[in-house]
Amino acid sequence: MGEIDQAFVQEQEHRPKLSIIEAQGIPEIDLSPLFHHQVPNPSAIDALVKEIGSACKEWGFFQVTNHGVSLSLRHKLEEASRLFFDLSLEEKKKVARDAINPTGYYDTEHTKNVRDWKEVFDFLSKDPTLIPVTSDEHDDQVTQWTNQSPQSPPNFRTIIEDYIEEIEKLAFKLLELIALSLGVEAKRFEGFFKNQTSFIRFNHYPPCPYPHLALGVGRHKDSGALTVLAQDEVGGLEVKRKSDQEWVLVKPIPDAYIINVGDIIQVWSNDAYESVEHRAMVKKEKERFSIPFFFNPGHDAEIKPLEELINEENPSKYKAYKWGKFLVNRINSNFKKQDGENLQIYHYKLP
Ligand SMILES: O=C(O)CCC(=O)C(=O)O
Ligand SMILES: [Fe+2]
Repeated sequence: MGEIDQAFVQEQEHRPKLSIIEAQGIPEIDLSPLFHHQVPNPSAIDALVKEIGSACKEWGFFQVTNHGVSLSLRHKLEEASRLFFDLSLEEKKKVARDAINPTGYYDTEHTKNVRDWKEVFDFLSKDPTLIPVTSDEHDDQVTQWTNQSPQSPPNFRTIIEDYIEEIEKLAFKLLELIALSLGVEAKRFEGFFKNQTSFIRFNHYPPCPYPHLALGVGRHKDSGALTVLAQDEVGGLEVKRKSDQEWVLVKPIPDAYIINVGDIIQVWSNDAYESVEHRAMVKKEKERFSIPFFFNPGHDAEIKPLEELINEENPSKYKAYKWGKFLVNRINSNFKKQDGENLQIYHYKLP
């Protein structure tokens, strides 16, 4: 077995406990009122909005069932992901990411300067996606990111594109419910998603001989608006429970989606909702797959607390920032080991 490469070793305080607390408390929300009614049912929608609002406030995480995404399509996607990661490293590296275009395959991501025990394939929702060239706020140059197409499995690209179309519909619906729960118009956020920079990520966590030392993904918060995650039956995602700061496991529910509030919703809501820390454990015997969809606004979206939500008693807690600049800064820092901490929304906090 040999010794673990030190790059993967978490500091003592961040190592996972292998005795696990199951987060029974994470809300499970049935979205069928959105889909299974010939005539709209306002009281069922109101109840749903309330449920979503309290889940965002108390957990920052929830699971949804009856979400309207085709299960056969999801299963096709999961199967294609397994086939892709089964390819030889040489084959996968043919679609490797590089410093210029960060889409495609890579196996060297670091989270908080510790290497993650995983390999990844990233695919943009919009091809091409417009993005600033640098994170310098005085630099107006824009470039394009494009997707890479693996040769195998056949139709991988088409399957991903079909899936993205569906998952995006779900993401927009969730965003409407979240807007309503904050007391603003359902479509309040829609405009920000013109030229969206969303992407889907395929995560593969191989079995790890050192599950007590390493993590599949180290603790982090998602920096976009909303994440819609499909996890398999193995489980390993842990969330830092707001009530007591304990790490709790998110129970796999077959075919459900795990939704979490990202940093942008935290800022839009002026901290009413919080982007919560999470991480993924690995296992000695089992590999695990997960597929998050990171729902992100356009690069030129200016992110700041919604004006409707701020007033004298509740003043704005953040200064505005440009999403594209934030994203580019993060992408550059995730690509290799950094000297210091990467950019976080609290850097924009007002005193
Ligand atoms: O694999 C998981 O369950 C979580 C992955 C995650 O948090 C991420 O990719 O941002
Ligand atoms: Fe995450």
